[in-house]
Amino acid sequence: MSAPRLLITMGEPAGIGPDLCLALSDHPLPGTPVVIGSHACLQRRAADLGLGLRLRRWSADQAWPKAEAGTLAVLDLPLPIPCRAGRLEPGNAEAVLRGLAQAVELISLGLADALVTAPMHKGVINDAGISFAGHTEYLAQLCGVERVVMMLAGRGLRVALATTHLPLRAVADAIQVEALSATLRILHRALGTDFGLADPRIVVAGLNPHAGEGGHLGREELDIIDPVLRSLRSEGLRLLGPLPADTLFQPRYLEEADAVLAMYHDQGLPVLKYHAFGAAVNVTLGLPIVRTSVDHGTALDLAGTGQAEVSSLLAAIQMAADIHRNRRARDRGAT
Ligand SMILES: NC(=O)c1ccc[n+]([C@@H]2O[C@H](COP(=O)([O-])OP(=O)(O)OC[C@H]3O[C@@H](n4cnc5c(N)ncnc54)[C@H](O)[C@@H]3O)[C@@H](O)[C@H]2O)c1
Ligand SMILES: N[C@H](C(=O)O)[C@H](O)COP(=O)(O)O
Repeated sequence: MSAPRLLITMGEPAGIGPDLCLALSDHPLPGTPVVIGSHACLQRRAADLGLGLRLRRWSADQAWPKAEAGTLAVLDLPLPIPCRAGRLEPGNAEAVLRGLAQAVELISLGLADALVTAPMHKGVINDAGISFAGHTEYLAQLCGVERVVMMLAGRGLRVALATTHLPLRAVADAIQVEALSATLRILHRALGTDFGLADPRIVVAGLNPHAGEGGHLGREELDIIDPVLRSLRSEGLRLLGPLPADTLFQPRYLEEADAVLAMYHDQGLPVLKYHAFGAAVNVTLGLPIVRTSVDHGTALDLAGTGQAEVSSLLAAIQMAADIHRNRRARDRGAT
């Protein structure tokens, strides 16, 4: 099977995204990457870091570049404001978002195979007057998909989320029968198609302390989560829960589980990041395109210092290649 054609978006220009993209030329990868981002920004960051690599411009009308030591292919996306490490510029927000649109277009046209995203800064995009919750929601919109699922995975643990970037105040209202059923179906299907798990087992967390304590600490488990799980079990999905979130992350449950579904961002992700920060990958399930990302943010404090770890980006690239391979194998089997 040919090596996947990987598009890497550079992410927030002031953050560590450029540093991480530049570091890729030092590592063996499962496919040749093309970085979508500002050539000038990458060149400047390479100078800041004292790196001597060659940045070769690439455009979509050319053949996919071949791997070459010390060289990085770049699809240039100029920025209106020159980028400086650590300094956010709302004036660059639109250009940064354009990189995502370009990546989706190239993959949809069959000119690239998978998207791996370096971190973006949600705050500066919103400061620019553009409503932006995160890549996950934005890519769903770009791909015309109503619902996707965010999952982070690392060191044998997979944690998916029933809600993503919502204020905590809005979380309980977002736990609804239809949305939760759709999320579990997407998760179940993706564990099969993207991760090759034939009959996955999913452990589902409750929303409230002690999974609601029989209705005395909240009714979402009794009124919504449990009925959804019972209904989906009758369709054959293997689901355990709702379990109290504070005690489900223990070997007794995890050894049997292929994934955990947490009800909200900071119920599941602190556990995953404590377990695997730097080695974990953020993957968007339910998109028509393959998209993975790093487990960390823009780390403005580390941009241009040479101290940013590239390990999560490497893991994200490997996972994107694996998912691409699994989807191709499934498509071949289906024909
Ligand atoms: N995939 C993404 O696009 C993504 C993911 C998470 C956060 N973010 C965004 O990033 C911004 C900053 O978020 P934050 O401060 O909460 O988290 P952060 O991950 O940027 O930083 C948290 C801590 O981890 C350190 N760190 C992060 N990445 C590192 C790396 N590769 N190597 C070594 N140390 C690293 C930082 O220095 C900091 O101490 C926010 O706007 C957030 O929304 C984006
Ligand atoms: N929720 C992610 C995390 O904490 O790692 C992060 O904000 C990135 O989300 P997007 O991939 O939707 O940008």
